[in-house]
Amino acid sequence: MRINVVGSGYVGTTLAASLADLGHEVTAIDIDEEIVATLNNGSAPIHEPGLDELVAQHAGDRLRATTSYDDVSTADVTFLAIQTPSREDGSIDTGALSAAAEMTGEALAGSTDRHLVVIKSTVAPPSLPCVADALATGLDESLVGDGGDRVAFGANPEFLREGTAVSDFREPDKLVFGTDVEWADELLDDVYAPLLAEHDASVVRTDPATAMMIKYANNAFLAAKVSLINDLGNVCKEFGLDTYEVAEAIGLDDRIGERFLRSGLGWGGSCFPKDTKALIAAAEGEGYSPVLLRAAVEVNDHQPERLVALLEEEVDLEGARIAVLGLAFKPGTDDVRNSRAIPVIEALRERGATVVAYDPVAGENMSERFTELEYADSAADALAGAEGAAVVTGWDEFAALDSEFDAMADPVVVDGRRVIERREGLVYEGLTW
Ligand SMILES: NC(=O)C1=CN([C@@H]2O[C@H](COP(=O)(O)OP(=O)(O)OC[C@H]3O[C@@H](n4cnc5c(N)ncnc54)[C@H](O)[C@@H]3O)[C@@H](O)[C@H]2O)C=CC1
Ligand SMILES: O=C(O)[C@H]1O[C@H](OP(=O)(O)OP(=O)(O)OC[C@H]2O[C@@H](n3ccc(=O)[nH]c3=O)[C@H](O)[C@@H]2O)[C@H](O)[C@@H](O)[C@@H]1O
Repeated sequence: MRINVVGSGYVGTTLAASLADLGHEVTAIDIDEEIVATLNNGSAPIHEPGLDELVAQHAGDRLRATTSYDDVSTADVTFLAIQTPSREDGSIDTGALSAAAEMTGEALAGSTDRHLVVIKSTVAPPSLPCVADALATGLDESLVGDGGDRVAFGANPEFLREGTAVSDFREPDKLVFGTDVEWADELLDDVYAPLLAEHDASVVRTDPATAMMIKYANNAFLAAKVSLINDLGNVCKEFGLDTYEVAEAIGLDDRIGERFLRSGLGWGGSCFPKDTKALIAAAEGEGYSPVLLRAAVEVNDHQPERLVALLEEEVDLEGARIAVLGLAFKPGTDDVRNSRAIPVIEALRERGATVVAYDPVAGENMSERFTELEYADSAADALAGAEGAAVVTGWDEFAALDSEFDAMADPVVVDGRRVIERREGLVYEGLTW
């Protein structure tokens, strides 16, 4: 099958390379010439385990990259995997996605063949019609009624996680097909047939708006689950109890489940913060304020401040040298978008502390955000001479730290991710334990 993937970022590159790996002929389209050149040279434009190998295997063969939309109509399906960033008020900006939809429409305008355009990006249900309208504008014909006979508009949201994107794509729990016409649904069956032949996943068939609501509800549920364990964790801390012991026990109840119960500094990244705020903004646009979701965001926003307050109980932060261990939004990635490290660093600096930061891979990305921080080359270097340390990302290498703490001026550690072992001589505080 011939498939276009428009947008070659985290989602688009994973999708394009994985579809090529499933045996499809894939054209990756991006407006960024450097990204296109990187793909055609056989490398992935982003850091994601296993992705370089897939791109290297298929580039120049079943995977081709281009900046041009000229050949869009030679494929059966076009996926749009374009960024949908937050606006100031939390709602999503669909400008870039709509522009791509319109360009896709223009490229399909001269053709008489059937074609399915599928949204992979995360788009709030009330914003979907404006993306469909942009496609129709490019096409210069209606998508509804008889128009749906030639070009159909669908949604197929993505559930992969950064750091495990390639295996998540290949082994999904579910696939969600949001279409309005049967032939579009059948085309999605053809796209995923090779994957489903190897991996048993549920296929949910619905309309495009419900498909997108499933995506938002999925992320909102997971984000709220983490916020609930953090809220309970703050209660446990006040009671002098260990939240991890409590979480392990409640996770044994099938109805709760053991995953996403790691309490601490809360969630960051490009999606949970963006998607929870977008869902709230979209719901408020319709006149309903989702109380629980707002609370989930509020709990998440408070965790960094709680960590700094714990540190402040042990260290006078004014003029103190404080090590921040971990800058990525989670281990396994160099992505610092909405990392909890950002509010932690800001709060420390507001109190007059001098921050020395270390991350195994994300230091360079964070240096674009905080240009004037001191970045250490190792955790040991960050700790040497520090009067306190905050553990922000749960990298495995931090668990192995031991004698490095002896080089601190004052051995005070506040752990936001439960990675450091308590040890003799260390003043240790866990955020929720
Ligand atoms: N990053 C993630 O883990 C996940 C992201 N999503 C959603 O997927 C969507 C894409 O996210 P990312 O891949 O992270 O974004 P990204 O920012 O990494 O990639 C977007 C790409 O689209 C390209 N682009 C922009 N306008 C274009 C146009 N007119 N024509 C062709 N290319 C164009 C950009 O140059 C960029 O390479 C977002 O809606 C996001 O919420 C969904 C699941 C997981
Ligand atoms: O829509 C998206 O982009 C993606 O968002 C998340 O994936 P991701 O943000 O890559 O990473 P997660 O592993 O979900 O972690 C998100 C944040 O929650 C935090 N977290 C996670 C789990 C936990 O128990 N505790 C906790 O604090 C992590 O540290 C991290 O900051 C979802 O898990 C994916 O299903 C979804 O496709």
